[in-house]
Amino acid sequence: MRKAIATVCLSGTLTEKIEAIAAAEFKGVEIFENDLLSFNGTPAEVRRMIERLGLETITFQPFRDFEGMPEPQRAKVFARAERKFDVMEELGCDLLMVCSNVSPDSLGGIERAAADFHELGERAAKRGMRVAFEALSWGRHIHDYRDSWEVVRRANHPAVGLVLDSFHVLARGTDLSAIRSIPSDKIFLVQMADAPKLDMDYLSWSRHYRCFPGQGDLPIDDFMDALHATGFDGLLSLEIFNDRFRAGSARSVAIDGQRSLIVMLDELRRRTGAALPGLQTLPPKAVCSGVEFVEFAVDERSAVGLEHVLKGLGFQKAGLHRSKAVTRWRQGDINIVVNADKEGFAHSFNITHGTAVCALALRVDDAPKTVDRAITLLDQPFQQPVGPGEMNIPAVRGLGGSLLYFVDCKTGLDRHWDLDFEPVAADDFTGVGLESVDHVSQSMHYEEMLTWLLFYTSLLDAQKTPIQAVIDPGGVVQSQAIETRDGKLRLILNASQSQRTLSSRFLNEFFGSGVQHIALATGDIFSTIERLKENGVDLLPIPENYYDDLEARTDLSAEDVDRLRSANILYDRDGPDEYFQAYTKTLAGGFFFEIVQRRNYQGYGAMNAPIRLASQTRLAMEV
Ligand SMILES: O=C(O)c1ccc(O)c(O)c1
Ligand SMILES: [Mg+2]
Repeated sequence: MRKAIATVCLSGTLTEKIEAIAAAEFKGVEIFENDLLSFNGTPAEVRRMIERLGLETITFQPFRDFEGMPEPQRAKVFARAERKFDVMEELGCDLLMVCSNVSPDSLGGIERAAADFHELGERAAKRGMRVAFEALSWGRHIHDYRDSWEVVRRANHPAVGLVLDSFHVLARGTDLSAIRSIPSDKIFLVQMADAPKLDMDYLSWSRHYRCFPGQGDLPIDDFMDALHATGFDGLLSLEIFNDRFRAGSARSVAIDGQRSLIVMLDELRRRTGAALPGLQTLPPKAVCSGVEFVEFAVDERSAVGLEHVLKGLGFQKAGLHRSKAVTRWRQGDINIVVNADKEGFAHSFNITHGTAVCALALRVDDAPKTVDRAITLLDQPFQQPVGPGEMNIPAVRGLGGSLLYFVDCKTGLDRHWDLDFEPVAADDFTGVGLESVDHVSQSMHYEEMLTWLLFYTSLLDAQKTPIQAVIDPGGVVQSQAIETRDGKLRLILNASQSQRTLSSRFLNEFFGSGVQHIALATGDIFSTIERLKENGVDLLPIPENYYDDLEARTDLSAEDVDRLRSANILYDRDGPDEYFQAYTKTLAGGFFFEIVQRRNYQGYGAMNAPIRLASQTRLAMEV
């Protein structure tokens, strides 16, 4: 299959779009008419630019409101088509994409439409061109691919073929079995788009919310299986209308598109055993069993402050790096690395962001294979010099230029603590009962959210959960969890369109996207909070009203609610499953820790989030 992308997917000028498409290793480009109309140059100049970058224009589109027109419009429509063939000749493109008629003037009837297409085919063929017909899901008479196929079949012309657009097919929930019997040589173009499940009219849904395969909820795999059954091996093109993509970086959105196709086709190969020539073979998705460490970039002065916080949270200094100003802090299964070295990645990160999480390390089944997969997915590998005898932990660039390291037992990378760190004699301090990293929450620009969703879910064997809209005093925050089936890795992506939410203010203070909070799990939150108080840790105060309401809406006893109130613990319940959460006050730069206890509960306390955000906002105002 030849991979292509439509110019409409990307932000920028036509030149910027085409350069981004070439940089993301596509072979073909769909020229959207509007992008040509707004280009200040001739179609021949566009052709030269496309050819210079090693690309090919696979189609010019859309040609609208064609089939079923009564006279005199019918004659005008054919004259208009001839004008478009002129443009295509100059553009070096031989396929005109026609989408189904939405005009109230158009007449129905498969036979009438087929006759129109036969005539268009004749005209196209005379000029060495072809036409392809797409059923828009909101087409006036034709909105079902089975009807557009019937039109193409009856047109019975070698220059007339079908477009299958996964959005229009899947959005309407049309039965897919009829795809299987379409002759593959009559499918001139396949357009791929996913979309989140939304209850709205097809047109608005399609024009604003489409996304790359894997970023949404449509059954893309079923569509691909049906397509595969036809033996199709032609043009596979991404066609995404999405407000966030239009506002995002053309370069990174184009790479996301390529990444989504690589994963989609690899999964097709895995399901069907198909030999798909020219397709990169991906190592399997990484099986992740948790967070190995969280690394903070600090300077000498802020190291003192952070280490004070860590001590308060019950962490113990467990190791000193053999060659760098780096310390390991430990409690239960949690490792925090404090990097105050004056050289290297963490130092540069600290100069830009101040005290901040500069890296996460994940425990995976096979670290070298994980990086191989990442590289095939066009993620950015990262290398920096290592000292003699020290381990080279493989890594890729993650959110906001941070690093994502991979550690495994299989290749012995789990020995990095012993090899890279000098142990520090343990004192008799026993911690506060924190056991593991429950989740890591990252704040980002709204436009980047789908990028990082795809980054994590394409690399790791992890699933997204339905997006939640959380009310912040300054606006709405969209919150998306990505988690492994066993819950050992839980990542939260947060973003908001308002500048005044806590999440957006973090981006400003932090100078970019990054880890805003880390939730640490305890088996007994009351005892943990007790000990945190003894250590003088400041917790986020929760308003009295919250506890009054809790007493009113749950069957918790007054004593239970009192215990929660006096410890500033938020509570949620899902059937018999319970969740407890408390927060530290926000540290410099907007970062904070959360303490959680789960009793089989699988969510994140979404209904408590507005309470927490309001308290954090109130405290921020007082400062
Ligand atoms: O939204 C539209 O009008 C439109 C245009 C061309 C397409 O290929 C499509 O799927 C939708
Ligand atoms: Mg389309």
